[in-house]
Order: sequence, then C-alpha cells, then structure tokens
Amino acid sequence: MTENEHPAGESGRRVLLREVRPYGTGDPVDLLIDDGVVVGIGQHSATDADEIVHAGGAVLLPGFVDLHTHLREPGGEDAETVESGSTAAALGGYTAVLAMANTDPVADNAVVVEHVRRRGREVGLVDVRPVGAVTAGLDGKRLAEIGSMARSPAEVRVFSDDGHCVDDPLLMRRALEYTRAFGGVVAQHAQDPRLTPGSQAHEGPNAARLGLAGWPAAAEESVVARDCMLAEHTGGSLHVCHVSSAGTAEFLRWWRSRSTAGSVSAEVTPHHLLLTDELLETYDPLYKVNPPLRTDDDVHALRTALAEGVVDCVATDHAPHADQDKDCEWSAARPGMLGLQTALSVLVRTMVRPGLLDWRGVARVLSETPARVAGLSRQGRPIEVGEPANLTLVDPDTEWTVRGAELASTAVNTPFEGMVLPGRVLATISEGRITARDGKVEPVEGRS
Ligand SMILES: NC(=O)N[C@@H](CC(=O)O)C(=O)O
Ligand SMILES: [Zn+2]
Ligand SMILES: [Zn+2]
Repeated sequence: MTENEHPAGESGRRVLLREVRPYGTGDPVDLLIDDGVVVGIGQHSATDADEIVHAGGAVLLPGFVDLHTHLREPGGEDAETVESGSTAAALGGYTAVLAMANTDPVADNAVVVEHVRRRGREVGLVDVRPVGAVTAGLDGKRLAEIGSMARSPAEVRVFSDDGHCVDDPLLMRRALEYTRAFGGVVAQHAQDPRLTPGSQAHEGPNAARLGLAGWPAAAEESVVARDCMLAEHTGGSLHVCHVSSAGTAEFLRWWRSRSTAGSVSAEVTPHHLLLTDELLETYDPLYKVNPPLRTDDDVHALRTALAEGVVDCVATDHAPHADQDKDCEWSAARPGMLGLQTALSVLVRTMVRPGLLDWRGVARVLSETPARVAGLSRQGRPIEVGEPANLTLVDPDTEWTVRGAELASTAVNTPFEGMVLPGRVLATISEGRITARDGKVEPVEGRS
C-alpha cells in the first residue's frame, strides 16, 4: 500500500446498509456505499450490493474519532499493541484514533511516528494517527522535533506530552507558536506538578480518610487558565485533555464567553462522566487514574458542560496497563483505564438516556468535533451522498455486561467491570469497508 491510499479503502465494493436511521431521526432508509463513498440514501435493491447489513432501524452515526488513545506500541506491548488497540477501537465504533506519544521510545521524532502510522495501516482497522511529543523525551525541558514530525509522512498535527504536563510556560508558549504555523494543536495534560507531589487520588475527605496523597482540582484549573491565556496571546490552538473538575468547566464557560483570539477545545472522558472518588473505598487500583475520579458535583458539572458544548468532545484516554501494573497495592499501581469499547455505552447511560444529548449531539461529541480538532478531513463528515463512508451503526437499546477479559485489548483494566450498560455498536465501516460487525472485527482481505 502506498502512502496516499486510504487505510481501509476497497475499490468497487458495494455495501448496502438496510434500514438505518441517520442520527436516530426519521423513518429507516437504505444507504448504499460504493468504493468507500456514500452513493445513495433511500430505497435500494439487494442486487445493488456485494454485502448487506440488516440494521433493523438502528442509529447511524459518523464513525467515532478518539483524540486520546494510548496504544502502547512501541515498548508497552504487554498492555496493548497497534493491532489489539485497533481491534478494540473498531469494535467500539471508532474509525480513527490518535495514538498518544508516551511510548518507549517516546514518539518525539519522525521515525517513531512513521512507525506507528505504518503499523496502523498494516492492521487496517482504523485510521491510526500518531500524536507527537511536545518536548524531547517528555522531559519538559526542550521542544521535540515538532516540525520534522509535522512534515513527515505521518503528518502529525496534534502534539502532547500526555502523562506529563508541559508546565514551563515559556515552552508551552513556544509550542503554541510553532504549531500555529502549520495549523497544529497542543493537547495539554493539565496538572501542576508542584501541587501534586506523590498524588494518588482526588484531594478531599475520601482520600484523607484513606491516607492517600491528594490531587487538588486547582492543580488542573490553574494550568488550564494559564494555557488559555497563552493560546490567546499566541493565536495558537490549545486542546485541554481529560477535563475532570467543575472548576475547569466553569473557567472554560467564562473563557468562551470572552476570548477572541486563539482556539481552545476540551475533552472529557467517559469515566469522569460516570465514576466518583467514592470508589476509593474499594482500594481497587482499577479506579486509579490521572486526573483522578472526583466528586458527584464534578461529574454533574461535566455532564452539563458537555451538553452545553463548553467541553466540546468526549475522548477515551484509553490507558491499558498490564496485570503486574494494576494487580498490586494502590500506591504502586499505574494510573489509567480501558475506554475504547465502553465509551459509547457510558455516553448513552450518562448523557442520552437522561436527555442531555440527542444522537446529533453524540455525533458532534464523538465524531465531528474530534475530527475537526485533529484536522481529519475524511472523518466526522455529514451522512450524505458523496461523503466518505466512515460510519458507525448503533443499537441504542441492547444492554450488555462489561467483562474486561472479553474486551479486545491485551490488558483487562476496565473500571466498568461487571456493570450492565446500554447501547451496542452493531457495525463499524471504515472507508467503505466493514471493519467490525456483531462484536467481531473483519480481517483485512489479502492479509495473512
Ligand atoms: N490517564 C492515565 O491515568 N494514564 C495515562 C496517562 C495520562 O493520560 O495522563 C497513561 O499513559 O497510562
Ligand atoms: Zn493525561
Ligand atoms: Zn492519556
């Protein structure tokens, strides 16, 4: 496959989706895909197609785009690989994922990002887009080779030291200035390290009772405020990773009402929309994550902020960890949770069923906005004739029980273990090809 071909494109193959409801509205229609492009919406005959999906009135959405996935390759293959993570992504309804840079070696140069992009193409289940590090070795001391990653065949547009905060304001300023020149974006893990030494959990009564070092919300809020000001000052684009507190949402609401320059986008994770620090009681490291699970008030403020568009998208922060890094005492465990195969269901539970988001809203927060932030022109497109067929078919009603061992990731650290969640992905279509269907991925043809 050459660099210019689409990852999963398939020439001349016609796929017919029977009885779908785009954005969950209106009467069911048939949607015909030919050569990776939507060519007809209306009534179609089975003879039009090589392959038929009987959807029975299921909801059709643009394919999901995850701005925040840890695929762990290279260096962390005992937790996840591009192949296992792509499988989880396709099963979760994703057609594109941004693979975070905190790998080993770090994705801070063209060689590593090209490797990740190439592996994504070889696996061929989702469009894997590498994120480049902001600073060399994620050390926070000098900028990484941002220009050479942007110009490389990996076409890096999003830069992040995620896992670490770019806490030096001068480096953050330079990164915003530099990426602005080519339309890039800096995704910040907002955590003032001076306010979070040895932090283990949300700073509050629950952590205090258990004797766990606290991670105060102000450590996030102060960095977000500073970075918004730097984005305005430089005219650069800031993306705020994993917003976790009511205070950050409140600040962003105020900022959006006044700022005129620069660009700020923000994501919330499914786990911060559902889980709270009451789970600390269990002492189960499955619930250890960075930023930490916070309070019920934070959870509800984040849901409201997402409904209003103050926080404008959902990203999983899918963070697989091998058993030895989770099956141990709290303080020794690594922070992070699986997310790709449960994101939609958590969103249905926390936002759709309570009436905070309709399916158009789901398309906006899981697909359209993340695609725009990442600059992916073929993703998050309207469901219309002539558009690329990157699509996800969702059954909104079926409930299922989450079992980490049954998920496609190599690691099993889901915080939703044993929960019954609503909403299932019936099929994922990437560049016109069915990549996942009925809980199984469909292997790339011609691949041994
Ligand atoms: N979210 C986490 O708790 N962990 C992430 C890093 C990060 O997103 O900060 C990881 O790489 O494991
Ligand atoms: Zn992070
Ligand atoms: Zn992360």
